[in-house]
Amino acid sequence: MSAGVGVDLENLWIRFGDFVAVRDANVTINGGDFFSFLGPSGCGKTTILRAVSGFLEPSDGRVLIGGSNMKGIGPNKRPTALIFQNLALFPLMKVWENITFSMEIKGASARERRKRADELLDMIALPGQGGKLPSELSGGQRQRVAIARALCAEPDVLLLDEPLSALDLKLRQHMRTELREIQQRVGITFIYITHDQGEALTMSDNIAVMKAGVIDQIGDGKTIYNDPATAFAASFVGENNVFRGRIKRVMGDEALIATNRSGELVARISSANQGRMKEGDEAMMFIRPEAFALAPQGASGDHFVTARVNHEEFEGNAFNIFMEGDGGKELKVSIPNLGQSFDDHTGQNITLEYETKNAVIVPAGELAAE
Ligand SMILES: Nc1ncnc2c1ncn2[C@@H]1O[C@H](COP(=O)(O)OP(=O)(O)OP(=O)(O)O)[C@@H](O)[C@H]1O
Repeated sequence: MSAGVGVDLENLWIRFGDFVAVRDANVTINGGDFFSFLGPSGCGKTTILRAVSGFLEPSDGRVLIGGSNMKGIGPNKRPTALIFQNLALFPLMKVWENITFSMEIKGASARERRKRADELLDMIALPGQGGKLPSELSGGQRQRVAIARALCAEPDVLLLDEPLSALDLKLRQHMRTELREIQQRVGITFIYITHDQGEALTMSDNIAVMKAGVIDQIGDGKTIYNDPATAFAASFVGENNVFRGRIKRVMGDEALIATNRSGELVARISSANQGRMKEGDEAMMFIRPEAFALAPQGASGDHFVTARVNHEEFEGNAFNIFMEGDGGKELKVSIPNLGQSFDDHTGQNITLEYETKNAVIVPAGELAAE
């Protein structure tokens, strides 16, 4: 049981004129969760956040925070705080003044504010830095100060709109750990918006994958990655290889799929689609690059794939093999580098093997853009 305040979206619709930005979203966010909305640019993530923060009234449906309907309640009256990508600290105010700005507005004394700032600076792992100006901090440190400033107002729910996207890659990766740690320390609900699946997977308790205004799948990172509900989720989250075809036979929770170019292959039907797929259905099978292993040349069967190698690359931790794939897309295979010798296969046919549990079948559907 978490003590945090939960957020529910119930049959939420948001329209701008004729354009539907959010279509019938139903989401339960548990109190104390780090919850991410993950989807490509323009899919409606920010629009959902604006509806939760109160800057936008839903066209239909409800936003509940802590079980209370937020209809008609303005942003200032909601127990939320919002952090943007461009966090805009006040440049001429010291760090501690920035952090406790919300207390100053309420008339708190400088002593109270200093004390609270020190607590929050400890929380964001910047002890003793309150006397600096924002310009004297690094980008990541400024980001943490912005988080402390938002937390100072003691929100029940912190809303974060791509807060790391202005940072360089190394810092962004470092800040993932920091953010997660801060969230666990304060124990409040974080709602995080991102188009970066690495961020969503590493930080979140649960993720909603969004496509064009629709919530495609909700689950924890492992479920979304290992057991996608749709072709979009399978192709948007992480690298994946697609095999198109038709279901030839359903065998319990597995199916035999007659693929367009790799023969008949067996895979697990994803959990969300169990009992829903039948013989003759158009389907897609997905296998991750890391789920393949090299097999003896010419081995055949319902879990072997043979194709011609276009090119190979050495990535340090893995050897990547790019092969002729399905529908004009290359098939990518990653073999971990464990110091073994590795022949160049360019121009040759090679055979790959996978375990059925690592291949997943979903109904044919739209793939995420590259
Ligand atoms: N005030 C508005 N009026 C008209 N259309 C809008 C308005 N706000 C957003 N939209 C449209 O709604 C869609 C969703 O926008 P939104 O900002 O929520 O996307 P997003 O997923 O957050 O994208 P990004 O990652 O690029 O920020 C977009 O097509 C956008 O053009």
